[in-house]
Amino acid sequence: MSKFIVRGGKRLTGSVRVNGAKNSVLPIIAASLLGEEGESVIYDAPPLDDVMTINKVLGVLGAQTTYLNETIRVNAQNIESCEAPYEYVRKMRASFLVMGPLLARMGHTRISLPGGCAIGTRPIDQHLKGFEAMGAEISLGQGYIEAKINGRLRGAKVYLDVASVGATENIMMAATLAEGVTTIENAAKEPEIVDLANYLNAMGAKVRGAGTGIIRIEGVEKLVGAEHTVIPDRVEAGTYMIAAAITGGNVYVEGAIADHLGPVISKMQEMGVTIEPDENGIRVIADRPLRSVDVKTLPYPGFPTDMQSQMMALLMVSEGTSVVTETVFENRFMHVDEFKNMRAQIKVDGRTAVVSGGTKLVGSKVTATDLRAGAALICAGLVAEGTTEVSGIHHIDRGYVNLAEKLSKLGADVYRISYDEAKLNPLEAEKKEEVKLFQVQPTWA
Ligand SMILES: CC(=O)N[C@H]1[C@@H](OP(=O)(O)OP(=O)(O)OC[C@H]2O[C@@H](n3ccc(=O)[nH]c3=O)[C@H](O)[C@@H]2O)O[C@H](CO)[C@@H](O)[C@@H]1O
Ligand SMILES: C=C(OP(=O)(O)O)C(=O)O
Repeated sequence: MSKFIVRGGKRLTGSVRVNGAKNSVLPIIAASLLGEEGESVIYDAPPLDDVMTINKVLGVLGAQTTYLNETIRVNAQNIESCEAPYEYVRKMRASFLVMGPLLARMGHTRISLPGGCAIGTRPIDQHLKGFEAMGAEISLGQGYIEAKINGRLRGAKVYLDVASVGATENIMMAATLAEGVTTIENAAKEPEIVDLANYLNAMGAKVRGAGTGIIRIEGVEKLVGAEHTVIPDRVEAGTYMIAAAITGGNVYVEGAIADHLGPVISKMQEMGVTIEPDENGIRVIADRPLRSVDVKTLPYPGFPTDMQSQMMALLMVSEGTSVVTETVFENRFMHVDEFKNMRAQIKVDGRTAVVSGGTKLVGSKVTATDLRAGAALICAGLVAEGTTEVSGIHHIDRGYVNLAEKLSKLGADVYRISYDEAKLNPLEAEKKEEVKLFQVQPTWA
């Protein structure tokens, strides 16, 4: 177990490079299971724990994967098992995304049930509804779900009751090998859906309309391995934009795509942050007091739920009162209690949080309750008085590459310590040489 130690008060300046998107690379790796011939080469795959986990799932299924220099090679010609075990699905819900590809290619799959998590129950009914519409027989065993099809999946019209990202991806992948045409209505429109569709099309699929509410997939007989470069991570980019703004900094976020960050940019501009996008990234300048704004999370192109907690951190130190409404997940305010430990003033009522701004945050011992909550606590720590110790950082490792190192290069006083050092006085721990090593090592490199 490790911790991040953050000492607030440093203004961030300089440039930070964004890695490939976690939420793109995971479905893309799952989709590589559809390649019956050849090899897939996936560039800009971030060295994250989640990427490691899904590679392990592919290994259990019989696919061969290698990872070198942010490039993953997958050879999925031989699939030996159709079963994704609990130990991986428990760690990462996205493991469930192998269901569509396995069902389409092998006609059978058995996956452990993904559990609930800190952001609320996360049902999979819409995924299953899509598979059933395509003719699959679904049965629920003790702790697992089995799906079978006699022959080939059949194209179908699937209307999603919620514009679920995962369900859109799973159904889209399954439909690539179905007989006939599948249409997904009320499909999710996230950039990661478009990225997945581009990869599937490079493999020989016929997917049209990704990025709109209606996706049309004409099934083909066979897919083959393909090369693909993953899009930059818009949530990682947004997190550095918040980190820059919260410290009154001036930071260039290299690789950030402004089109993918529309609502985050608009809200930050409303608050008084100067945002200068260009073709290679986005500059963020915060050189005046910031104003409060209201924020409501929505499916893309609305304000992303994955940026809600980081935005809340910024609102806590801005002038005025803000109302933050979370509509995507039922319980994504777990970070509020942690913020309160830093003297934030926030009242939660159901899916709404009222944030009283202008707070002088004070460093404290806090826990990352989920991935983005962890990033938000670090953002808050950057501006808090004194030292903030963030534990539970295995969540953060799921989604951020070298977070401490990247922030340090921007001038932040933040580093990572291992469990043993964490027990010591953090100031003493910092002096130890091995602590520095921790700053630059991804956990599984
Ligand atoms: C790996 C990945 O890409 N994760 C992202 C993905 O998660 P994920 O794909 O799990 O999120 P969904 O879009 O499916 O979930 C959105 C909402 O739909 C509900 N729902 C979902 C499926 C279903 O069958 N039934 C149902 O009711 C969920 O409970 C949730 O309330 O999109 C989320 C919403 O943008 C992001 O926060 C996650 O970072
Ligand atoms: C909720 C997230 O991811 P996941 O769906 O993988 O849990 C996230 O990236 O913020």
